[in-house]
Amino acid sequence: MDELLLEVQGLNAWYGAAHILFGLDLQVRRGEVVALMGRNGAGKSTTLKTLMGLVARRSGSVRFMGREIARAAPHERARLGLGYVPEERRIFTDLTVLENLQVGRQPPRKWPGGGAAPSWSVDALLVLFPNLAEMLQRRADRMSGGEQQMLTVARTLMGNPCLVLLDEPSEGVAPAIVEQMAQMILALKRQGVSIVLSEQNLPFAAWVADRAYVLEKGQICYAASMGELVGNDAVRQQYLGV
Ligand SMILES: Nc1ncnc2c1ncn2[C@@H]1O[C@H](COP(=O)(O)OP(=O)(O)OP(=O)(O)O)[C@@H](O)[C@H]1O
Repeated sequence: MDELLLEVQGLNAWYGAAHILFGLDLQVRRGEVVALMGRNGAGKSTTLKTLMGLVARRSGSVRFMGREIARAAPHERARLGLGYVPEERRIFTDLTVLENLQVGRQPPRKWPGGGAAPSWSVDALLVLFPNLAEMLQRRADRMSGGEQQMLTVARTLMGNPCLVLLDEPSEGVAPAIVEQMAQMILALKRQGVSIVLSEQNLPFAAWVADRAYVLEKGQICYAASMGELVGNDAVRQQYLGV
C-alpha cells in the first residue's frame, strides 16, 4: 500500500506573465490523504488546477500511476484516473441527482501493479452520501449549496478515480455536510483512494489528512505529518495564521 501514485517535481505555473507556482515537489502514496495548506492566494487552487492540466502555461514533471502526464490534456488525465472537484460546484442543475450521478459513470480501472482499483456504483455511493439517497429524483437546482457540493464529489467518484483533487471541501458548507465530507474522505482512504485537498481549515485537515504541504507565495515552505504541523506553533502562526 505504500506505492507512489503521484510524484511531482519542479512544478511551475503561470497565469499570463505572472509566475504563480515555483518548483513544487510533492508525492502522494496510494490511500494517502495529503492536505495543501496556506493562506488565501498562497497557490493551493492553482496547484490542483495545474495537476489537472487546467493551467495552460506550466512546466515540471508530473508522474501519475507510473506515467508522465505533464503534457496530457485534462480529459486524458481524467481517463487515467485523476478526479478533480473544483471549488465552484460543477453539476447539471436541470438534471436530477440520480441523472447527475449516471452522467459521471466511467469504466473501472486497475492499479499500476495490476489489481482492481476501487469502483463505485450509485448504490455504493449512496452509502457514503446518505443525504443524497433521500433526494435521488430531485432536480439539482433544488438542492442547498452543501448538497450540491456533495453531489459534485459523488459524481466525480462515479468516474472511479484513483486519486481525487479536492478544492476546499469544507468551505462555506453547513457543519453536518462538513462532517459527511470528512467521513467520505476517510471512507475513500479505507478503499485505497488517494486524496489531495486544498484546505484552510486546520481542524478539518487534521481530522482527515495524513500529511501536509504548506504553501506560501507559490512555494512549499513546510512539509510534515499532520500531527507535526498541528504541534508546530511557529509554523502554524507564521504560515496559517492560527
Ligand atoms: N485566473 C487567474 N489569473 C491570474 N491570477 C490568478 C488567477 N487565479 C489565481 N490567481 C493568482 O494566483 C495566486 C494563487 O491563487 P490561488 O487561487 O491558487 O490561491 P489559493 O491558495 O488557492 O487561495 P484561495 O484559498 O484564496 O483560493 C494569487 O496571487 C491569485 O491572485
